[in-house]
Amino acid sequence: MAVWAIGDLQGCYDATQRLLERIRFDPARDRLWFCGDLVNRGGESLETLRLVHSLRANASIVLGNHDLSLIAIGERRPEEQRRVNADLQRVVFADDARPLLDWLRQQKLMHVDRELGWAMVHAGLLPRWSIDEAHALAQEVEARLQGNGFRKLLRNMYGNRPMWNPRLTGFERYRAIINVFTRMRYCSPRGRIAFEEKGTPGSQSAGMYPWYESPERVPRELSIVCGHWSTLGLMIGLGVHAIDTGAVWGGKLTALQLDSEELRIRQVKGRVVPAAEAAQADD
Ligand SMILES: Nc1ncnc2c1ncn2[C@@H]1O[C@H](COP(=O)(O)OP(=O)(O)OP(=O)(O)OP(=O)(O)OC[C@H]2O[C@@H](n3cnc4c(N)ncnc43)[C@H](O)[C@@H]2O)[C@@H](O)[C@H]1O
Repeated sequence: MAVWAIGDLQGCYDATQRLLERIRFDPARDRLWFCGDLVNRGGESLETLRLVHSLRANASIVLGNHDLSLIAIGERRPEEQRRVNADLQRVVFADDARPLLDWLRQQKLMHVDRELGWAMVHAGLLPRWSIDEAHALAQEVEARLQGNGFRKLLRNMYGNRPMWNPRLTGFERYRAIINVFTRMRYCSPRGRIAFEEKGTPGSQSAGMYPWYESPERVPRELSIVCGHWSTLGLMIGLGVHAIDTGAVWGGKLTALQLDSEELRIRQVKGRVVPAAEAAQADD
């Protein structure tokens, strides 16, 4: 038996399959934790989503910003859906789109396994949130997303404001919680998120900290595994294991074994970025 956490797949189907081979994944024995952003940009989001869905009996998944966005797109009118990129259009116009997206919507914002000693989120936790507090806030959003009112939540989900405050109510509260769990990289000690800052630590503006380094952070009893921040790369420290190693950008796809005394990491090469796309990124 092994439990492996896997970083952001982002529609990189080939790399995902190679990584599962590399860790010798055995559905009779092993469990997988996916850190979110299963889809978008990789070109094979439909195949990737089908693969993870087929592994669902063995998998724990948290939602990333790209996953939430896909769920929201799935609820729009066809003429609006035709305006999204080709990778996501293939998902929303697939014959099995409805079961795939309904299943995706049932996934969590935070997964906690006290016995194993780990918690998983896509992006991060606010410095002052304890594991219990964060888990309760994640569950508030999950209940709404999984319930009848989910369409209204999806319509009201986008936006950078307000910053988190425990007195928030309604959609502002949901939005602030979603932004922490799925979009944060840097934040101020009081929890203001620098949404526009996506570079490596040191590149951020004054007063902003990587979320896991904030001087106001509370001690946490569980190790945390997360993804989302591809320019950070593999980062292990302060009780956090960040494992988005930029597979979709031509980096690597990473698996980290959670039930091992020693640090066990397996990586495969990520997507081969088409030359035209790479040239565009250099501009
Ligand atoms: N309130 C909300 N609620 C829910 N969903 C919401 C939301 N607001 C937005 N969304 C959704 O979130 C999605 C993404 O929005 P974006 O705003 O495009 O997301 P992002 O910050 O660029 O982050 P990403 O998650 O892609 O992270 P990564 O580190 O890989 O990439 C970060 C950056 O690094 C750069 N990068 C990294 N490596 C690179 C490389 N090798 N080459 C070129 N660029 C690279 C890229 O510029 C990239 O943009 C959209 O679908 C959007 O709809």
